Amino acid sequence: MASLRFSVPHLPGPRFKRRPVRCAGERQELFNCIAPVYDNLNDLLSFGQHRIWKRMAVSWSGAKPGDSVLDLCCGSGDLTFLLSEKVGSYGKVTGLDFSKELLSIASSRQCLLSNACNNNIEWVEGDALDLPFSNGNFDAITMGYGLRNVVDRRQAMREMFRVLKPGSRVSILDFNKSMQPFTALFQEWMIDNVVVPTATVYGLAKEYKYLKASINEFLTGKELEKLALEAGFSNARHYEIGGGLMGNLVATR
Ligand SMILES: C/C(=C\Cc1cc(O)c2ccccc2c1O)CCC[C@H](C)CCC[C@H](C)CCCC(C)C
Ligand SMILES: C[S@@+](CC[C@H](N)C(=O)[O-])C[C@H]1O[C@@H](n2cnc3c(N)ncnc32)[C@H](O)[C@@H]1O
Repeated sequence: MASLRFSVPHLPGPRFKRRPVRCAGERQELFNCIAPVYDNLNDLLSFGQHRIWKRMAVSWSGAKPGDSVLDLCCGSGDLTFLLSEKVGSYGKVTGLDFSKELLSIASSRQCLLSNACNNNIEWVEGDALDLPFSNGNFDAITMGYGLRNVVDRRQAMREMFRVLKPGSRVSILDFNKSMQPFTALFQEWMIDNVVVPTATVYGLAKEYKYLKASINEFLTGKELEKLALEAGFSNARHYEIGGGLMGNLVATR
């Protein structure tokens, strides 16, 4: 996949006093702000491993040729493009996000791709908490590093349940809030000593410090399984991957 060139992003005006990124508007701004460097920093900071984790998430979704599938919080489209290959030219993929900047990058990347099946993608600017789709619309849903970032996870899970066809699956990839002390310590050390210092070079320290806070406020695998069952899913399993640094929740409607 063609790599995106980027310059150090122009950052909006004077920084306000540091406070956690709490509301949807601030998160929207955060992702619009990191958009120019998002893909390249993910590759750099995970040594390319995030692409393996995303392939696993798409595989677990059960998406197959001819399906109509949704990539929620699609960002720059990594999982969207993987789904596009899975469902093929007779299938349809919808990538939804509320970041104009990341959707713009996703759309630009689509133009760079030579694979004809990528014409089966529709990009939608929307809110994961109020999906513009009818009930029972999709054969599979993926959500990569999105659930931790929405301001109402219960509502997001309810919306996924609503728009999914009965018997279909949602596959939700994110950081794992590990209960293993060493794993949690290593994850925190990497963010504090590698991720944030690297992001600081691009003037994005605050945005990547949010990453650590958001993981601390996230749910454990067991709590994610419970959240899915409470939303009405018939079963839910959380798999730890990447040595326990990441996790993938698979739930069936
Ligand atoms: C694709 C990845 C993260 C996406 C991502 C999610 C967010 O919620 C963010 C919030 C704010 C800023 C950026 C993001 C964001 O990029 C996962 C890989 C990229 C990570 C930035 C790097 C994580 C490093 C691991 C903790 C340690 C990796 C160890 C290595 C595999 C040996
Ligand atoms: C870390 S990025 C993940 C992007 C992509 N799925 C990936 O795996 O690289 C999180 C994405 O969630 C989006 N997002 C957060 N809250 C959202 C919401 N309520 N509605 C739509 N998109 C949202 C952000 O704009 C951002 O693109």
